[in-house]
This record gives sequence, C-alpha cells and structure tokens, in this order.
Amino acid sequence: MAATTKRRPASKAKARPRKKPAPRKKASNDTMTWLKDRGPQFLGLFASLLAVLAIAKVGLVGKFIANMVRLIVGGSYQFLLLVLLVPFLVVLAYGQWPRRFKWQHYVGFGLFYLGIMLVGSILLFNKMNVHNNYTQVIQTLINQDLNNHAVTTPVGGGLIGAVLYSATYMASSNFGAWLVAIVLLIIGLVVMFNLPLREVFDNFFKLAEGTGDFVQTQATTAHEKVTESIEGFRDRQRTAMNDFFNDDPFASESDKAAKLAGVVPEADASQPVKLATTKAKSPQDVLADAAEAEATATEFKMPEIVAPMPHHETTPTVPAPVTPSATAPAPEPDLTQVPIPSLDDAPAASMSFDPDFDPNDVIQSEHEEIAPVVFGADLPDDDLLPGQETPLTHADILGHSNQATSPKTQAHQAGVGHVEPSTITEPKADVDASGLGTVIDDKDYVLPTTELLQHIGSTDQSAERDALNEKARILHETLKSFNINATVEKVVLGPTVTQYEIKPAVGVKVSKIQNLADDLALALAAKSLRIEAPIPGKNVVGIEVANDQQATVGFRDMVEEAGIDTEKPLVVPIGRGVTSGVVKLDLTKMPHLLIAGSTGSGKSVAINGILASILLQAKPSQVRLMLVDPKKVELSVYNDIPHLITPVISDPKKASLGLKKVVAEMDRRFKLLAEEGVRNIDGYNRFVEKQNTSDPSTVLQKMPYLVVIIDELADLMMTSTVSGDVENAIVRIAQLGRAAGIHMIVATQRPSVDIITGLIKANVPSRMAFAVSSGVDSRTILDSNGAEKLLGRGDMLFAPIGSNGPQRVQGAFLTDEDVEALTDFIKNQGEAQYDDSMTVSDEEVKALENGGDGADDLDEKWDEVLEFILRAGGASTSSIQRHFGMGYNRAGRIVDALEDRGLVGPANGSKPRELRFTPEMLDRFRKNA
Ligand SMILES: Nc1ncnc2c1ncn2[C@@H]1O[C@H](COP(=O)(O)OP(=O)(O)OP(=O)(O)O)[C@@H](O)[C@H]1O
Repeated sequence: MAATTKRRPASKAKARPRKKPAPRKKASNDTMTWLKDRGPQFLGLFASLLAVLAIAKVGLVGKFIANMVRLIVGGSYQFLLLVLLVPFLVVLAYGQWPRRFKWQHYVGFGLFYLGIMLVGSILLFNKMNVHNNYTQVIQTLINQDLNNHAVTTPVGGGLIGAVLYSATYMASSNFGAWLVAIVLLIIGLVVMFNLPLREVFDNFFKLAEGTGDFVQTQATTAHEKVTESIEGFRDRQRTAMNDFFNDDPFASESDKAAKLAGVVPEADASQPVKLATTKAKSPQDVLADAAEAEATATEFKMPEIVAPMPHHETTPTVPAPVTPSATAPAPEPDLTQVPIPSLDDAPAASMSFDPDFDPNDVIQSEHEEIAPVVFGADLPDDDLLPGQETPLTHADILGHSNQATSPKTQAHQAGVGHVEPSTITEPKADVDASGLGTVIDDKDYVLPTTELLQHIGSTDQSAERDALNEKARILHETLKSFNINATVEKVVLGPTVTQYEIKPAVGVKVSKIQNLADDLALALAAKSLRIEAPIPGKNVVGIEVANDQQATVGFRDMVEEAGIDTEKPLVVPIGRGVTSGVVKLDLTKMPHLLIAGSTGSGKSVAINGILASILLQAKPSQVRLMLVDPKKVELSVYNDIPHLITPVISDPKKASLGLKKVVAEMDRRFKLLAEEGVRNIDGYNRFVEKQNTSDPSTVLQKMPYLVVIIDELADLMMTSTVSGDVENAIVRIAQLGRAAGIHMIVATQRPSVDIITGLIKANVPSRMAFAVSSGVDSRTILDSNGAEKLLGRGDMLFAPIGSNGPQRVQGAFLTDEDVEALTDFIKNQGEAQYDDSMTVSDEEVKALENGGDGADDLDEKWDEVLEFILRAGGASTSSIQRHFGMGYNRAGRIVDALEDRGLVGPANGSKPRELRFTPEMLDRFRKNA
C-alpha cells in the first residue's frame, strides 16, 4: 500500500511537464469535462423532449415512444410521462435528480400507479371479454398501432397491468382484482403522502356511510312511486270492473260474498251478478266513459274487444280440418307465467285467477253480421291499364273509328237482325258469333245450390276470447317497459289472427313499435306476429298476433253469408278478414290475379273455392272456363262441365297453344266490340239486351266472360320450348283481357323471378300470397315482407289492385267432396260443350314440336301471300301460283301452312278457301312476328 502511495506523486510530476507544450489537448479536455459536467442536463433535455413528443403523440418518434411506453404501462402512459417530466426538467435545470423525493414517494407512487394499471386492465379485458393470454393480447394491440403509426387502440394497463390482472383474476376473479386495485391505490396514496392511516379509514367509512344513505333514499323513493302507480292501476281497474260487472277483481272471496249480500239484498241468488246492476248505459258507453275519465297515454285502459261468436250454429256435417294444434292442442299459454315486464304482477294474477271473473262478460260479441267487403267494388269501370291515364278504346287498339263502323253495323243489325259474325268462327244457323264459337243453350240449366255442400264445424275460439283482455294488458305493459307510450284501442278476434289496434302517443315513432316485433311475440308467447304500421287509413298501428288455434272458415257458411249474386258471377267470396267479415273479390275489376304460396299453403283450396263460387252463380253462357292444370290432379274433377271451353289442359305445350288461342279470341272480341262501338263486354252485353228487347224475332247471345286458370305456372315456365310463348300470351291477356271479359288467375308454388317474371308481375297487379318460406319470396309476390309470417292452411295476404297494402284473410275451406258434389250436379244436366276453335289438337302440338310455329320454314313470300289473299278475299293454290309465278308444290305448301295456322278454311270445292283472319290481325301472322 505504502509503495503505491509513494509512486503516485512521481508519476504526476512526470506527466505534468508533458502536458504543458500541448495547449490544444488541454482545451479538448476542458470541453470533455464541461460536457461531462453537463451530461445529466443533456440527458434531462433529451428525456424531456422524448416525453413531450410521446405525450403529444407527434411524429414517428413520438408515436413510437408512446407505443413503447404504452406497451409496458398501458393507456395511462401520459400521466406517467407527465409525472416523470417534473424530475426530467429538474435534471435539465440543475443537472441532478431532485433530492426532495424520498423513498416513500417512489414506493407510494409505484403502488398507486400499479393500482391504476390494474384498473386499466380490468376495464379493458372485461370489455373485450378476454380472460386468457393477456400479454399476447396487449402485444397484438400495440403491434397493430405500431404498424398503423397510430396511438389509438386501448391497451388497458399494458404488460404490467396484464400480468397483475392475470394473477389477481386467476386468484380471485374480477372482484378480487378490483379489491387489489383499490387497495393498491389507497396504500399508494397513504405511503406517498405519508397520510395517517386512521384518518384515511375514518374518511373511507364516512364516505361509505354517505353513499349508503343516498342509495337507501333513492330506493325508498322509487319504491313509493312504484307502489303509488300500482295502487292507481288497481283503483282504476276496480272502478271499471265495478261499473261494468259489479265485480271487484282484487277483493278476497269473503269480501265479495259480503259485498254481494249487501249490495244486492233482494237479488235472486241464481241471478248473475252483472244482471243485478245492469245500468241504462251500454257496455260501449261504459268503456268510452272509462276511457275518457281515466286514460292517459301511459295507462292501461280496457280496449274495445270485438270477438264475434260463430256465425252459423248449424250442426256441422263434417268436422273442421284437423290442424296441428287441434290434434295436439298447444298448451294454453299460462299468462301468469309469461314474462311480463310490468311493474307489478299482482293485478295480472288476480285477474287470471279470480274465480268470479268471467272474461266472456268483458267481450262484446257482435252477433250482427258484418257486411262483406268487396275488393274491387270501388275501382272504376274504365279499362285503365297500370300506368295508363286515358281509357283504352277498341277503336284505338284496332285502328277502327266508331263513326266508320257504327252505321255499317246498324245497317247490318237492321237488315240481318243479329251481330255480324266474326271472320274466324264460321257462323251457324241461329248462332251469332258473340265471342266463343260455340253458343251454349242453357235455358233449362239449373244452378247448383249450397245445399250440395257440407257444413264445416266451426272451431271453438272460446279460449282465445277468454285471453283477449289479458293479452291486451300484456301488450300494453310490454310496450310501456320499452318506454313506448301507447294505448291498446281495440282488439278484434279474427279466425287466424287477433288484431290489436295500438295508438301511439304523440312523439312515439312508429318504427320503434315495428322494431319490437320479436319482443312482443315473446311477451305474448305468440306463434307469429305481424305489425302493420300504420293500418292503412287509420291512425293506429295494427299488431296481428296468431291465434293459438286457427279457426276454419267453412265455405258453405261463408257463401251463404255473402249471398249468391247471379248478376255478378265473377264477384266471389274468398274468406274472412281479420274483422271476421266476408271478403269478396270482384274478378272483373282485379282484373287478373296472381296466387303464390309454398306447397300445402292452400292455393288449390282457394282456386277450388273461387271456381265453386263461380259455378254457384254462373250459367255456362255467362262464364266460360279454361283450366290449365299441369299437375293433372287438382282440376281434373271439372272435366266435362259445360262451362269449360276445352278439356282441362295438363300438357305444357297444349297450354301454350291454348293461351295463344285465348289471345286470338281476345282479338276477335275486340273486333266485335269495335264494330258495335262499345267500350267493353258490359257495353256489348247491354247492347245485346237492348237489341233482344227491341227485336224479339232474333235472340242474340251475350258475350260470356272467359276465366283462364293456370294452377301451376312454374311447370309452364320451366318448359323451355314454350316458356317464351306462355309469357307473351299471359302478358298480352293481362294487358288487354279485361275489356274483352277475359280474366286470368295464375297460381304458382315457386314465387321466384324466373317464374313470376318482371313482365308478368307488372301486368298482373292483384296478388294473393299464401305462406312462403322466405322474405325474398314474399317480396317477389307482394313487393314487401309479410307472407313468410303467414301460418299456412289458407292464411293469406290479399293485395288487390289499388289497395293500400295487403290485407290478412283466412281463406275458406271446402272439401274435395264439395267440389265433386257441385260438378256432378252440373254434369248431370248435360254434356260438355267444348269449343273446337279453342281446343288444341294433337296435330297442333306436333307442329309445335316440329320446330315451334314453323316460322323458320315459312316460304320467303309468306308475308306477300298474306297480303295478297287478304286483298283477294280468299285463297287458292292456283291463284297464289299464278300471282307469284311459283310452282304448284310450293303454292300448295303455302296453302297447307295457312290452313294449319287456321288462317284459311278447308278446301271448298272449286271456290277459294275462306279467310279466317282480318287485316288488323295481319301483323301477328307475319313471318317474323
Ligand atoms: N282455407 C283452409 N282452411 C283450412 N285448411 C286449409 C285451407 N286451405 C288449405 N288447407 C289445408 O292445407 C292442405 C293443403 O292445401 P292445398 O292443397 O290447397 O295446398 P297447395 O298450396 O295447393 O299445395 P300444392 O302447391 O302442393 O298443391 C289442405 O289439404 C287442407 O288440409
């Protein structure tokens, strides 16, 4: 040791003289020393700068530092950096770490900050619902921000917080984690500021006490309010029930007995209580008074309830069709078990279990019949097509002028005594061409009556009726629980659904009620629920709730109630609406109907119902039918009835050709109408009536309606060779058929856009939608959702042309035996009277199969030949041969083709063949038409 101390001065002495001659080096040493002395200050400056950049999150550096610090300590990093900025600035100023900080500050702040980080992590992981891999989650979140050069994603308490949370959560779940965090925060503060622990605890308990008091006061106030409103509700119920039934729904058995004895001392014991106190006021008046006196938008008041009793009490000849709920009755929803988000269940319970409470008393049964609603009755008679503003005249269609034709026709009428025959149908003796070629003689025809039909047992709806009032209350309470002020104004029990009319208070958005469909269905334990917001033409929202059991609407009952109208054979009843009134449709106004619904939804029953109604009202001379049934089984029962113009068609190719013939028939009718200068079939028939009265020597036949029914459009549209023709024919009939008395009913179980094409949809504006599987299908038919919520078995949404929206209707049910009874009765009266010109022959089908219309095979001079024979007024092989300078074979083929297409008649000896088309029809028969 001594040796070393001795050696040092020597070495110093040696070194100093060497330094003197080098002043530059000294200067650099001074700089180094200066720098060394200032080092901490530079560090302080650097750290302060970085901290400021990170706090402000500016620039790549700022963001990078911020993310790095966040990775470790989490979202509260700015607080930490701000705290650290204080010592950094002290170092910057004084070159040394502040000496004022003691160990307890560091420890206290450390604990406090750990608490903050833990709180951050608890909040983050609970929000993300993450309860493992905490550190990985934090790293992923920070990586995201690093990649995006952002400092935005919440990272809770960073890695430290994550580790702390994983330990505390694993040990004691969230509760423990919160407890540890609070303890860390408190202890941190206590240690940091050296607070007296006792004082802290005292203050803590004071705070807790104050909070407890506050909570208790609030709870008491809330309880009082709830009790008050329940009491109010009871009072109002009691008053209403007392007024109405002399019954206190909340009184105990003994109270009631005592009251009964006191109030009606003289009353006959067997007399129902309500009779003893019957007042002059009607139930409606009582309800109205109660409503006026009591109701506010938020309080439940008894709605008007309309629940008609079965319309016909006649003993059924057949039971109602077995519905799933009928075979295995769905357990009655226990309304007391239904989760009612009401303030108090007591009234509900009392009302349900009160043995004296007879819900039948509440219900106003409407025994008087509700007048049938006829859809289409209010539509104008003008033949306006969709989008057309001025009525269509047939002179317009055919290029005829009424002035030009009328005198001729009048002269003809005066001379011949009957209407000029069509050029297509060969007139026969005593037969005028009033439309279809064959004239039906049905003077002795007797219309079938409803006696032939069976009574279908009406479904017992008493359970539904009993639950109406309670369900109305549940509906009201549920809406209220969602802060919707609305009153249930009226409840109408229909066959399939019950409609609740809800009147929202001012300021309540209708869409808010619409969005609650699922919640309301849950509260009412409903199979299906549809909201009509608002009911067209009313200031209420309609909530249609499926009945637990679907009531069957018997066809016979419905027809007997609707009445038979032989003057308007195409006004037919289809079922009952929600309001239980019969719903009729006027096919002449529809003027065509599209029926769609999945298999088994009730289309065929509906079509049978329409057909049966027509048969009950129309003689064959009034309505002719063309039935297309590709399924072969649905409509074949109608074969051989005299109303048919052709046997029921089941072959798609025949159907296509048949529809073309309908188009030709339509053209022919138009020609006839134009010649008489009348607007439509009604005008023509009026003219015939007048003519027959003024000149009894000849009897003109009225133009019959022609109803074309296609039971499965998909089968036609999927047959590629005919789909185009079918679509064209349907569209053409749809566009012009009404005035000519031709109406179409097209049904399909595949409501997709390749079947119901845009063209068909645009031209068949009246729709009947049965249950479908999806909202997409519903939109294809109705342009709106709803049909996917239907219940099947004849439950339909009926949207006729011009209606404000689809109307829910329960279709009537008739059995196959009913249909057979009707058709047998009709067939027994005579032979079928098919119209040859409308019947598609096998040859025509063959011609179609051998290259469609054969248009491509037509002679190149075809069009010129058509014009030529029109000018010549007849056709013969030799005249064509001569005129066009062609060979005999070629001219012969042309004449054969003309005959095949029905454009000329058969060979007529040496005379030219008769023309069977008019100049107006020429364009349709051209080669490229
Ligand atoms: N209005 C109704 N009332 C009660 N039940 C009905 C009603 N309509 C149909 N049903 C029941 O639904 C069943 C199927 O009806 P329907 O044959 O009319 O269905 P669909 O839609 O024509 O089916 P598909 O397209 O397969 O022919 C009937 O057998 C009947 O039991």
